[in-house]
Amino acid sequence: MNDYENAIEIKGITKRYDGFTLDNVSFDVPKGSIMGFIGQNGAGKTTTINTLLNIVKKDAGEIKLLGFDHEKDEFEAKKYIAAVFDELPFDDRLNAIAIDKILREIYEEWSADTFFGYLDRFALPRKKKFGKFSKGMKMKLQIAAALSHNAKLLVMDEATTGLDPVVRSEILDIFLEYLQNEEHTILMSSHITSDLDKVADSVTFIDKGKIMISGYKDDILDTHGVLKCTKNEYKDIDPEDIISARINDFGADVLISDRARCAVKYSGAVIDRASLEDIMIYYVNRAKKEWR
Ligand SMILES: Nc1ncnc2c1ncn2[C@@H]1O[C@H](COP(=O)(O)OP(=O)(O)OP(=O)(O)O)[C@@H](O)[C@H]1O
Repeated sequence: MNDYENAIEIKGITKRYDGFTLDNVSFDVPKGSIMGFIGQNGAGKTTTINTLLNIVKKDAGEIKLLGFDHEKDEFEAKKYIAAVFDELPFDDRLNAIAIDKILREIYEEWSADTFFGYLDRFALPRKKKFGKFSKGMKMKLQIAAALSHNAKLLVMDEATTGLDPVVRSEILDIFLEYLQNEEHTILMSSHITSDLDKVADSVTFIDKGKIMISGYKDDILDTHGVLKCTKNEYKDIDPEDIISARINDFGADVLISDRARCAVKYSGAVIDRASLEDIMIYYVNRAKKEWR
């Protein structure tokens, strides 16, 4: 097995579709951490994930997974990678017993004990056909399979979307358990920023095919803030400091990216902490600068 510092290294990947370009995307996911990959519908999350898994061919750039080149060493790398998508990749006529038989032939390190252990924990039936599973059951089944072949990297595209809060919380706990092993890493795309507020170590935010922010979640949350001001005060704010501003009848809420400096520059102004959701919404509206 390779020695590596970052479980995922993406440098300058570009993928062009008619009407959409994934544009020079770069970010790293440090080994032993969980990164949340956020962005609105159509921002390019699935395209990035499919490109890194080599499901979609990139036009340019370099990708390393667990120290392996994602194209040249794809077969070797994929032994140690598990991917979870928002749709179950197994035939509806199969059941858990059949999947155990199939996956033990595919993965050298498949553990039936681990797999059936997760099924019991999730209260998933072994003989029921997947066609009769609910969305939550299908997702739990995919996660059980993903975590049963000693994968070092778990890549998930919208795995918790569409699940109720109880199931989501149960699944997030399992991810945190998985991360107890410091060789394990997770990249998880989601719209549900509150899930990432809870579990992510770092966050990458993509908008219209471009990376807006990538870094440790605590740094991002510590540096950004929402400055609340009256209409008159708003006129005096340096445009350089404004990412975008939500205008209301009384004044404006302004997202700023250097809370410490703005607290001195606009002394007396109230600056609230920004959530990941705030950050996403204000950045998405940055081209408009002002919005309601
Ligand atoms: N095979 C394809 N051919 C042409 N365009 C595509 C293809 N796949 C994706 N796109 C386009 O690329 C853009 C980004 O889509 P992508 O699925 O990566 O976004 P996303 O961030 O995952 O969105 P969502 O959260 O809705 O799943 C969209 O405009 C989409 O129409």
